Amino acid sequence: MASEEPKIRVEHLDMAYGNFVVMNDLNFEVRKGEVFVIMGGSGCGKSTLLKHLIGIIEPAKGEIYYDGENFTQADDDVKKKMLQGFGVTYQGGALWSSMTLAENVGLPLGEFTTLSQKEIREVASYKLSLVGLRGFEDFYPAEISGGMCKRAGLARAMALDPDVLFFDEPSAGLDPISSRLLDDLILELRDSLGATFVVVTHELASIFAIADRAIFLDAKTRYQLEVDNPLKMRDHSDFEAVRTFLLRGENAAPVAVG
Ligand SMILES: Nc1ncnc2c1ncn2[C@@H]1O[C@H](COP(=O)(O)OP(=O)(O)OP(=O)(O)O)[C@@H](O)[C@H]1O
Repeated sequence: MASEEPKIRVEHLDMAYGNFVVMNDLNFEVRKGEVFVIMGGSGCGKSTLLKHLIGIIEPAKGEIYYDGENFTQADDDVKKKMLQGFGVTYQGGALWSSMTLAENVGLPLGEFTTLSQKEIREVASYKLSLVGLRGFEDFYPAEISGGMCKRAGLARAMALDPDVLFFDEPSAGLDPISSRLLDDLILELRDSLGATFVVVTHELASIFAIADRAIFLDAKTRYQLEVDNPLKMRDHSDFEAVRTFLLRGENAAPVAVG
């Protein structure tokens, strides 16, 4: 379970594309072993924040720390090493269509370890079994469902035993049942692996199901409004925008009809 110790610390982070400012002065911590959700309305900067956390985009200002070590200012070698501790699952799973599931999961192992082909196959099978895909090693992505592709993407993200896993929009494109199964899997992996999850989603059902804590990014003010447990925020937030989002607008004044 989550400890109070921060896995990630973000300090005074400004995010921008050129002159276009996305968010100002983000400050928050992600605790070890928790599921931390990045939430907010469309276009508020959720994916942009994820890209900052995994080093795809450099901050306009501010710093990101992992286990107390400065990721933003780290030199290339140190950064590369830190990156190997991250597992990333992109929307849709982002699997190579010409490779089987075992080959997809084995790809990072071939690149970053000295394991033999046989060992790689064994680790890939094990990772696939962790996400409920035992027996699907030799299937191609086109032969399995969207939900299974996302699970295979998660297995690939876990290939190098990362201690922090990033997941971009796990529910996107999934029916409610598959989405629920994926949520259950995230919680199961949090508990069994003790991994820290950072998840981008705007699906309320998922947010309430998986998030130990969440950050709300406000597109209007371009600041974070709050970091807390989402149920607590829904019922007690001082910010109307946060309550409105988490209540799907049901606290909004009724619109006169007719
Ligand atoms: N490469 C880019 N260049 C310039 N602007 C960008 C770029 N990528 C995103 N933006 C803009 O930055 C803002 C934040 O985008 P981002 O994709 O991070 O939002 P989001 O909260 O993930 O959105 P959604 O929920 O719709 O996926 C948006 O206004 C978007 O148009």
